[in-house]
Amino acid sequence: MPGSLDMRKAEPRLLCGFRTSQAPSRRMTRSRAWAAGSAPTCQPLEDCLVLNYGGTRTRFNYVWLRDHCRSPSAYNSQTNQRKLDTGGVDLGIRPENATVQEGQLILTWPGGHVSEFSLSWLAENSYEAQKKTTVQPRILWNYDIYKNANVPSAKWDTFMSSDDEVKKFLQNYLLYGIAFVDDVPATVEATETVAQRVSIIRETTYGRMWCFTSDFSRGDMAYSQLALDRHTDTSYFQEPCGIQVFHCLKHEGTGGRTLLVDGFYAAEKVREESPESYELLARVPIRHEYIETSDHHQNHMTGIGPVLSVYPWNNEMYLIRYNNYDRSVINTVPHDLIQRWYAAHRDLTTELRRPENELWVKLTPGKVIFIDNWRVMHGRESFTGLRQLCGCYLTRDDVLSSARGFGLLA
Ligand SMILES: C[N+](C)(C)CCCC[C@H](N)C(=O)O
Ligand SMILES: O=C(O)CCC(=O)C(=O)O
Ligand SMILES: [Fe+2]
Repeated sequence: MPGSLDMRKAEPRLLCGFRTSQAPSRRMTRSRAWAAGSAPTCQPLEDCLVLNYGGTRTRFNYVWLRDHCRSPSAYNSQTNQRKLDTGGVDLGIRPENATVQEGQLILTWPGGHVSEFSLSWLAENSYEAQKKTTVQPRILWNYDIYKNANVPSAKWDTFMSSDDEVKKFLQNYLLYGIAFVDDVPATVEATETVAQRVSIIRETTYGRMWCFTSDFSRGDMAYSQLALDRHTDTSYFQEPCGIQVFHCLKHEGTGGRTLLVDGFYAAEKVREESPESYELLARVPIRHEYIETSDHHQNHMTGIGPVLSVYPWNNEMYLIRYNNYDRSVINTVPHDLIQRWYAAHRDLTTELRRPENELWVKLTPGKVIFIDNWRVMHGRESFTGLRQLCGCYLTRDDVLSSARGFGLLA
């Protein structure tokens, strides 16, 4: 690919919307400045209300406005929950009166109920504003980008005692999809403690905290000495585990390095170079499956979804399912798409396998890695000798909730 050199030199890549929301272009700044002088106005039309505010003209649906009324009878601001019965709103509702006063839109509905909205709240919460905003800003990386960023690891002592250290750790985790804590005692208990500092542990069929070695105690190739190509875990869950935590407690032998690849960086390349492939990966649902039939474990899991999950309003990726071991029979793709789907899958595989996109690390006792399993793929080199890995999965919702608690965009 002619771009491979460019890619090594590439600036950190941000998903769409980030730049727009964080750093408005000069033109936008000027038009905002101009608009700041002009008074905001509203025009009630037949099927919507048009608001001119901050240099932008935005349409608001009347049912939406009634549904989002923040008056005490419609909304409980103590619990941040809606009280209004949306099922009782007339779908043909229109306000009898609409005015803008002192930064507020004031609507009087038939029957006399009054709704007041601050104009800035409306501007922020409009579809048009969301379209330009990134839900989770990220820095997409290949080897050089990640190395040049010099992202620091957290240290066990400070991590356990300082909330600020956890905040920095989470910020790095959100931006890069991987983050490390060093100097952790090489025990399952300490690994559990460090994981719980971040979030709630997600118990699965593998246990709460798991500790595994190459003993084939489970019907899965992870429990062997074989190399594992890059993949996401639990792709066969309807909701794959959000975070994977690994801590290598012991390795007396050779090999066994961990491979990390930013799946969104690779998918972004596919989007740039082959939009049709990207579209297929984002639209065509496939199945992953885990079937285990042993004396001790009986499991049959299936998870259905596209390789890439993308928010439809801003085209931001949020989940990649890529596990060629656990990919199930494909019978969800019509004949006229299947050849093109394989070509699209190949385009993604090609990007994922570029050596310049690979980050190899040797996990050693003390070094705990957190991996965003919705974004960053992991794999491992084959190994010899006794190798003991412990870890757990974390619930994504709780990690993101902790991050938001620190004021981070997640
Ligand atoms: C991490 N731990 C060893 C507990 C489980 C491994 C699960 C491996 C499975 N093939 C998957 O990719 O989901
Ligand atoms: O052994 C390893 O380093 C990782 C194996 C693996 O992919 C997993 O446990 O999910
Ligand atoms: Fe894995």
